[in-house]
Amino acid sequence: MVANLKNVIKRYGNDVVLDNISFEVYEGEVLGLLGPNGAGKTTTIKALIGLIGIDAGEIHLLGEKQNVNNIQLKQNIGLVTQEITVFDDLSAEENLKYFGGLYGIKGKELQKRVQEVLEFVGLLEYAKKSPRKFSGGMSRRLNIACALVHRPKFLIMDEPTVGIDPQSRNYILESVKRLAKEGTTILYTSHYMEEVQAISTRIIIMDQGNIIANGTLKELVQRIQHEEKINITVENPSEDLTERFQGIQGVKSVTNDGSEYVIISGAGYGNLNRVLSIAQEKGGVSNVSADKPTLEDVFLTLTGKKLRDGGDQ
Ligand SMILES: Nc1ncnc2c1ncn2[C@@H]1O[C@H](COP(=O)(O)OP(=O)(O)OP(=O)(O)O)[C@@H](O)[C@H]1O
Repeated sequence: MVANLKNVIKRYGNDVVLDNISFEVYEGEVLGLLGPNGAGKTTTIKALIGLIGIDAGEIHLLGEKQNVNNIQLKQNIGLVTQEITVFDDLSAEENLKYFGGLYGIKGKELQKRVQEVLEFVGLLEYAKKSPRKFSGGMSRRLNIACALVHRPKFLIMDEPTVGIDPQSRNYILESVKRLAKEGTTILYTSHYMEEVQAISTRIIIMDQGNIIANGTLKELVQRIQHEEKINITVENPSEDLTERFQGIQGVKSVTNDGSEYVIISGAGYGNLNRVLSIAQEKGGVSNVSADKPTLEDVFLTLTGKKLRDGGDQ
């Protein structure tokens, strides 16, 4: 096992930010930690790597009890932070040499590793350039390279794709898959469902400081497969219509984005006809369908709300 958090509680003042959370990270997996802004993902990471203390519980990392002073432990971890932490005054190559140097890597070995990671993130031809001239995606890739130059066994990535173009995002997701193939264990936090769904071998969903689900995508989807999901596009969306849908017996959640409604009912209610007749009565239906549950549906069913997407994708 690479990491183990047991009954971890973290408070800021009166706010309980991590509310008795427990989970493990196993060797070789890509563990996706999914949750909306403020769920507690970054706090979990900070606690895991010993950047902040916890109020209760225990954390073990790479076989040792978490200890802020354990340098040896830090040598085996790579951290990609949400904020880009490269120096604009240094070239890409110099940045990597600096970060490698912090881990005691020197000389030819350092040179070799710098070339390796530059190639890995697709920045070899920009080695001598300053990140000041880089696009957001290129800076993010350099940021990731800086966390890889010491070849960590365990890589923690905190929302590494926020605010970048789709091409760079795909590049990063592919890199994560390649690293995992080469044996690196990865903890990847995101509030983008599709990313977590695409790269994770296991998924933990966090909301308001709690872990509300933990399993493979298949397991999570199976948990809600007994639910009935109706997607309906209506002619006249209104609060009244939402309330009418909510009032149908067995309906667990109703969400809408403009005229598109998603209505989830418990098993066996057979609510399609009721939904259709209410929508007809309230102005008509332009489309209706039912599809396979996705990670988004899992989140919706477990929390009763939509996972807010950052709006930058
Ligand atoms: N230093 C702090 N002092 C007080 N409250 C904090 C502090 N750090 C985080 N919080 C609060 O803890 C909660 C969890 O924050 P955290 O950053 O862990 O969430 P997150 O899931 O990583 O969200 P995001 O995607 O926005 O980074 C939030 O309500 C946040 O305001």
